[in-house]
Amino acid sequence: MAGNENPVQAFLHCCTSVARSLHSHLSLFFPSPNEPSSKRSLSQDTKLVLPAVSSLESIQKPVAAPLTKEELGRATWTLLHTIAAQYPDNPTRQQKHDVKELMAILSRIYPCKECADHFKEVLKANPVQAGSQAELSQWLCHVHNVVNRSLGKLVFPCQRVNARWGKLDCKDRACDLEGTSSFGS
Ligand SMILES: Cc1cc2nc3c(=O)[nH]c(=O)nc-3n(C[C@H](O)[C@H](O)[C@H](O)COP(=O)(O)OP(=O)(O)OC[C@H]3O[C@@H](n4cnc5c(N)ncnc54)[C@H](O)[C@@H]3O)c2cc1C
Repeated sequence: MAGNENPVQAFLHCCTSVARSLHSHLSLFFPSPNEPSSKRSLSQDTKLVLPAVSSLESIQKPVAAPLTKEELGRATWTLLHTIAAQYPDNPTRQQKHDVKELMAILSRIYPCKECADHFKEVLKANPVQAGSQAELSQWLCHVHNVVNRSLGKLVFPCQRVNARWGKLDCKDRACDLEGTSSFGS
């Protein structure tokens, strides 16, 4: 207490300090609904919330294992065969271009270097055929078999490709891509 402060003033001063301190601590747990979350201090939020969340997550979630080359391959073939199954019977010039570009890009950035390099060779020997849905799915089946053979796997019977990779199960064929009405483009 300062020497010239009377006891009432000192009491009020003390009450104000306690109230300020209480407000600043409680606001960490009960932020004002009007206060945008971006304005709240990140360090305040993280200090209080993150330790609790991360310890809970470590109990509930298994540690993420890195994807294997095989899992990546299966996921990629699923995407590619599904693209082929959904591909229009009469694709536009743009759609034909897109498929060729997609394969070329895959052969450059597929996240397994040996697979990408091998796929580049496969594409060179088997240029993309994307004139129609049937053509693309047969071509893809063939190149998948080239990869299968190189890995010592069984060859897939390509006459069964539409049974294995049918069109997507979408209500009212809402997932179908539009093509052209003629073979012109
Ligand atoms: C572009 C590309 C290049 C790859 N290159 C390599 C490589 O160089 N080295 C390597 O180790 N791995 C490579 N892989 C991965 C490899 O092809 C397999 O995906 C992986 O070994 C898992 O094989 P899997 O037996 O589970 O079936 P996958 O070959 O992944 O096939 C998945 C499913 O597709 C069906 N299927 C199989 N063959 C055909 C076909 N011809 N047509 C239609 N459907 C078919 C079957 O039902 C099969 O279960 C590559 C993958 C891709 C996408």
